[in-house]
Parts: sequence; C-alpha cells; structure tokens
Amino acid sequence: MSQSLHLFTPSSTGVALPKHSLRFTPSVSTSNCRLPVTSFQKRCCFSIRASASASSDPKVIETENGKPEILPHVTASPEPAAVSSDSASIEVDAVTEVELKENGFRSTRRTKLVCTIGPATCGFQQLEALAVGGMNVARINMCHGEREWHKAVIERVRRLNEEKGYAVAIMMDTEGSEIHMDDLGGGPSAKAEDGEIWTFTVRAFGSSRPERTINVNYDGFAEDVTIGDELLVDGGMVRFEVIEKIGPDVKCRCTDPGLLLPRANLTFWRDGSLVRERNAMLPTISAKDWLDIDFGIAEGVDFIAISFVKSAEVINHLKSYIAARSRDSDIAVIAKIESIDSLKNLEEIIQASDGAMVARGDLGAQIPLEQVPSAQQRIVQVCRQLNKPVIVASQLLESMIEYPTPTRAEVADVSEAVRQRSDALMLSGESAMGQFPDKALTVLRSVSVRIEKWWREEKRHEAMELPEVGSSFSDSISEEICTSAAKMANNLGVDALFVYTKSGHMASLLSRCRPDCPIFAFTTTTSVRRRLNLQWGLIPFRLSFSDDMESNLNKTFSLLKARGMIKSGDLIIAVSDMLQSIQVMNVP
Ligand SMILES: Nc1ncnc2c1ncn2[C@@H]1O[C@H](COP(=O)(O)OP(=O)(O)OP(=O)(O)O)[C@@H](O)[C@H]1O
Ligand SMILES: CC(=O)C(=O)O
Ligand SMILES: [K+]
Ligand SMILES: [Mg+2]
Repeated sequence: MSQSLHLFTPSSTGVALPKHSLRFTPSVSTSNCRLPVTSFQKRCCFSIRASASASSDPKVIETENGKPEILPHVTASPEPAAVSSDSASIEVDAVTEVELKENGFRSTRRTKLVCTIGPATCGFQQLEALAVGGMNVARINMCHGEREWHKAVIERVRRLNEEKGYAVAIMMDTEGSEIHMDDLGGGPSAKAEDGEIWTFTVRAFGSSRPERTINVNYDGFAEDVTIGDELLVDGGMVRFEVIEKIGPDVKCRCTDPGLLLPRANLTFWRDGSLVRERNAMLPTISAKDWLDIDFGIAEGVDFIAISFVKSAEVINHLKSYIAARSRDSDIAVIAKIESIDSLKNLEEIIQASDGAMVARGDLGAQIPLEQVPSAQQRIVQVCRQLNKPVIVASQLLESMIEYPTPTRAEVADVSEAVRQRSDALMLSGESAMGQFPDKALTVLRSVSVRIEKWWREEKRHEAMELPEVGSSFSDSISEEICTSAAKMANNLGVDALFVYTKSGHMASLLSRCRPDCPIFAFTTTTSVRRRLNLQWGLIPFRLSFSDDMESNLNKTFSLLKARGMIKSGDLIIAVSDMLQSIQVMNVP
C-alpha cells in the first residue's frame, strides 16, 4: 500500500479555503464511507494539502481567560430559544450558546452532569432550573414512584427540549431484583434505635402493619438468613443482628442505629463475608423491570441503566430485546457496576454495553468500602479504553441533601472523579429529594470546570494506552484519524475540534482522546444529539449536513458566526465520518 503526500493550491471547487489551511485526507475506500469510491481512493492514498499561501504560523491561541467560571446568564425565561428543525438552522441550547459567548471555548465544561429527578425536582420550572444549571441527562429511578409519575417527568423534559432548545437526555434506571425493604407504608423514613427489636418479614399486611415491622421484597429471605447474621441497611447506614426466625418472620436487634429509608437495600453478612445463597440466583432483570423497560421503550428514553448486572449475557439479551421492539433502536444500555459479579466480569460487561455507571451506593454494600476507590478507578479506565462513556455516581455531595455547602471531603471526591476524566458525574438524593438541588449542581459544575482547567494547565497528558476498539479496517482508520486530530489539536493549540457524525461514533472516538479543546459534534438527528450529551467534552449540535464537507464547513461557520459562537480567525480542526479526513483551518 502506498502513501503519498501532495501539496496543492486551493481547490478549484469554488470554496474559499481560508489562508494557511492544511488538509490531511486519508482517502480510503471503506464500508462506512458514503461517498462514491473513486479509483484514487481505492489506491488508498493519504494526502496532505496545504494552500500555497500557508505562510504564517497558526493563530496563537489565547491562553485560558483566567476568569472564574461564569454561570451563563440564562434564566428560566419564557422566551423560547431559537429552535427550528429546518435545514438551514443549527440546534444548540441557550446555556451552551451563552457559555461559549461569555467564557470562550476553553472554559466550557467537559464533564457531563446527570441529575436524578425526584419530588424535589419534578416540576417544569425545577427541571428548567436544572437544565440552566447544566444538567445533561435526567435520570428517573424506577425503584421509586409510579409509572405515571415518571411519564409526566419525561413529558416535561421533552417539552423543555422542544420549547427551549435543550438536549437533555433521559436515563431510565431499573429497580433490579436485589433484596430491599418496602416503602414503609408511604412514610418518609423510620428511626431504628440501638437495641430495639425489629421484624423483617415477607408476610403481607394490609393497613394494619405492626410497629417495628419491615416488609422485604424477596420470598426466600427467611430461608437464606441464619441466626447470628449481620443485616446491613444501605450498606451499613443501619445494622441489625439476626436473633430469631419464626416462619416468615426474622427478628433482629439493632446494633447500629439510624434512619431506615423507603426501599432501602438489604444485604446480609456472615463471618465478615457477603452471604450469597439463593438470592445470588435472582434475575438481574425482574418481571417488573421488563414492564418498566417496555415503558421506557414506548416513551423513547435515551438510556436504560440496568441495576446489579452480573454478566454480559443479560446486556446482550436486553439489547436484542430493544432492537426487536424499537425500530430505530436508539436506546443505549448502561451497565451499573454495583455487585461483586459485575466486578468479576467487568471487561466483558462493559464491552457488551453502551456505557457504564460506577454505582458506588450498592457497590459499597457488596465490597468493603476501602475497595470502592480502586474499583472506581478501574471501571473508569476500562470504559475509556473500550470507548464507552462512564458515570461516577452516589454520595458525591451527600451532605448537600441537608446543607447548602458541601464538605471538603465531598469536593475532593468530585475532583478525583473529574481528574480520572470520567465522562459524567451523577447526583442522586441531592437532586431527587434534597433541599438544595440547584446548589449541588452548581458545585458539580464549578468543581468540574476548575479541575479540568487545572488539568490542562498542568499539561497532564496522560500516557494511557488507548487500544484499538473497532474490528474493521475502516474502524481503524476512524480511530487513527481521531487520535491524530486530537493530538494535532493539542500541539497546535486549536480552539475547537469539529466532528460531523451521523451515528455519533466518530464524536465518541474524539471524546475518548480527552483533547484540550472542546469538541463541537454536529449530528443530523435530535436523538443522537441527546445521546452525545453524556460524553466527555462533546458539545452536541443538530444540523442538517451533506456529504460535501466544504459546504458543511461553510454552512457551520456562517451559522455559528451569526450567533456569536465562533469568530473569524478561530483555528479549528474538522473531521467527519463520511469523508475520512482531517482539515485544519482558520474560520474565514
Ligand atoms: N421518583 C422518586 N420518588 C420519590 N423519591 C425518590 C424518587 N427518586 C429518588 N427518590 C429519593 O431519592 C433517594 C436517592 O435516589 P437514588 O436514585 O439514589 O435511589 P436509591 O434508592 O439509592 O437507589 P439506587 O441504588 O437505584 O440508586 C431515594 O432513596 C429516594 O428517597
Ligand atoms: C446509583 C446506584 O444504583 C447505586 O449507587 O447503588
Ligand atoms: K435503581
Ligand atoms: Mg444501586
């Protein structure tokens, strides 16, 4: 196979390429290349094309503006953002637009934010406040609330997107069939005091539930436990010792007092190890979960997160189920890593999934707490290597459920997740039922921006090996292009990477490289735009584009310039998954 380098003068296509543009085009015939394959391309030539006047240096890049992060001055306004799906427009949300105008490219936040929606945030205005505050993905947890409630939340988020131009994605999280308590008869919580005797039972009660009695969802509970076992609520927030078994009733003495929350998870331990009896055979996806999944498919959610995944098999099964039921099959499956088995089969589970979540809440109930940080690091790293987005979740700002400022330790924990370069951070109780959801989101946002900036200043370009993830030659080309483009972007100090991608794959390959500049990801469908909103560094835009990159670029430049998001002279690198190429150019 030959490779050749050509220098030519500006093309005769009539497109005015800006001065000192450099084009690198590995023109290779590939299956995903939608252009007619010419004999030139079949020869698999690589060409680097630079305009004859490419004399001056690339534009000197402004250093980081050093300003503290500015919260975009977007208020929950009744005025709809310019949203239109006509082919001459570009869709981007008002927050991103203002952030780009006010803070410049460099200071846009790269780490994405997921908010669990609950009673504290389910109203339209509350959801809008979260969107203004930077929520990229809204998570609904099927452990709690009725389907009608979730449906109403989904409708509000969709309305927000349609009316205000956001691309907030929806993630539905399944309940899973692990052992948990009931909803405490609708009460907010119950206090267990030291030495009290409580009964855990599968017996059904009507309205007359005896005092200090908790229903358990798992029929085999009484058989699986043994006298002397330790019963941990939510991984140890409250502890009991099993003292007696009478038929379906298990009597326990409270040894560590605390608050019992509705549907809290239960684990039991014997001789210092998690007990895995018949409960280990519980299906990952319960009968109720399948109904919830049908609901999620019908509602067109963007992500389905599967709780307590044990193997890759269940992910494959779910993916074929989704593919058979939703024609466009746009729903991405996120594996929640929160059990011993999921850690054992980590690589194959992540390989099978479209992303993963480090679900530290339940994970910390299944492995010793001191092992959670190293597990987190490993999961984040494996996801990066396999090119799957990863979310770090649970207790990031737990104290903010009650207090308006985080602890120093919580800020350090958030910083560590950002420093590990995870794609996204997640709020749980802080946004679902806390007193300060907006403040918690502000903390995630400002810590992310600050740590990302620090990271760039320190030039901590990690030497992480990014193995090839694709299987075809065409995939390899895309990966090489993205790796090279990201490296060039860092070396040349460009302002932004542009990627034109129909499926979103090329954008995720760029994101995986974690370049210094933001990545403007242009895609033709709103569903891909929403899904890209979970990935590190991507600013997703919806734009109709053709296979003609020069006209795409010109169109993008004029649309973005008109809205003040870029200006003449900005240096960009553009790649696309239609024409596998790298173009370096100043905005004309
Ligand atoms: N839809 C909802 N309705 C009522 N309360 C909710 C809802 N979603 C979340 N919550 C509250 O917020 C808390 C934290 O939410 P989170 O999603 O982390 O749940 P969780 O019970 O810890 O389960 P999981 O392990 O699935 O995350 C819950 O314990 C619950 O009290
Ligand atoms: C998010 C979740 O499910 C957990 O942390 O357990
Ligand atoms: K869940
Ligand atoms: Mg969990």
